[in-house]
Amino acid sequence: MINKSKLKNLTINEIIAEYPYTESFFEDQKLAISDSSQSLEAIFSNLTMEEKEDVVFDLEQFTASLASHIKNMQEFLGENDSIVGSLSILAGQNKDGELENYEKLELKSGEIVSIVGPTGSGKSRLLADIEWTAQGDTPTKRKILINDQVPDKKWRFTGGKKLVAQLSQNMNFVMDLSVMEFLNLHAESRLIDNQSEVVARIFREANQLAGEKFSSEAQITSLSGGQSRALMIADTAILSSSPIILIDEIENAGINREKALELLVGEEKIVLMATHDPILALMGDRRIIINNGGIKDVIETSTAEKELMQELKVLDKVMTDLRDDLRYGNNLSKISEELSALKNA
Ligand SMILES: Nc1ncnc2c1ncn2[C@@H]1O[C@H](COP(=O)(O)OP(=O)(O)OP(=O)(O)O)[C@@H](O)[C@H]1O
Repeated sequence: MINKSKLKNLTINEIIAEYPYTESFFEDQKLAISDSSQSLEAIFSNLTMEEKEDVVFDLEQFTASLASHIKNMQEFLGENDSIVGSLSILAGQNKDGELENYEKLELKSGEIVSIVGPTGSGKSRLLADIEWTAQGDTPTKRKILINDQVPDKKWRFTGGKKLVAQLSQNMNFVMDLSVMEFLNLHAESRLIDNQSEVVARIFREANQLAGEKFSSEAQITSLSGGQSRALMIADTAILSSSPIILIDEIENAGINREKALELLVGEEKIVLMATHDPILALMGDRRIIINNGGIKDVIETSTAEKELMQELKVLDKVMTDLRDDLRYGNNLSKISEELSALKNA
């Protein structure tokens, strides 16, 4: 909420610095601003009789109209979305109609939570409940709270602005654009101030995530699976206004998954990731165990498990190197020393 009395006491310069889009608002109004280092209140009290006649509003009405302009612009730009600090899941029922084994599960921004469970157990259903901000109106009867409150219905129905950004396995581009054109187009639609810096950053981060580098002039349709996933992840992390990211498994091939997750949570988002992969699951701070359609347990990743993850990464590297050797036509020889060392440990 914009505090109107605070707004009245800010100088025009301060208001424009905080809310850059108000510059055009002031220009459109017929308010005589001779000194923009004065507060709105001072400007109104110093107006001559003649100037007062030009202004349709008095101070109260003007401030109310300015506050509502700021609120609309914030909503349009998706700035309010970043205020999602917590997401809570209130217990529902499993496929047999039995109550789930918890009351309330709270996730905080900057947290990675993995979702694990057998095929068909209900992982995607949980992600869908969150995306729909379910209120007991899905088969699981779960309820979703945002910042401990029943979320505004706008999350369900607003087209452009979304609570949740989905990163799925298949990210096929259909447009015929270069990487730069694509990023600029997206950045323009988000009306950000420092477009060229942001676009350059997304491109840089995407290239760090991708196994094989790509140029900014490359056509997006010609990118490999790994390269397009890297581009979409960097784009989602940096440019998407959605405070919650749902990931349905990040495929191993062609992408640095650890860096990808770091990038996503670094932007203070809540990251939920359904996975069957132990390395990815252990990258989470917690994991939700799903069985028969219900949340059965929530396990904190222990120190021992974090250590295990380091060992698993060695195994992963061994497999990745073998795959690379295979791809580049090398003979596969003895298993790497790292693995032998691990086996003998
Ligand atoms: N609590 C529930 N009550 C009723 N139906 C449920 C419940 N949870 C999940 N289902 C249904 O069970 C089916 C399988 O669930 P879902 O697709 O979410 O499984 P999954 O764990 O994502 O599977 P996979 O690993 O194969 O992707 C879906 O049709 C889903 O709507």
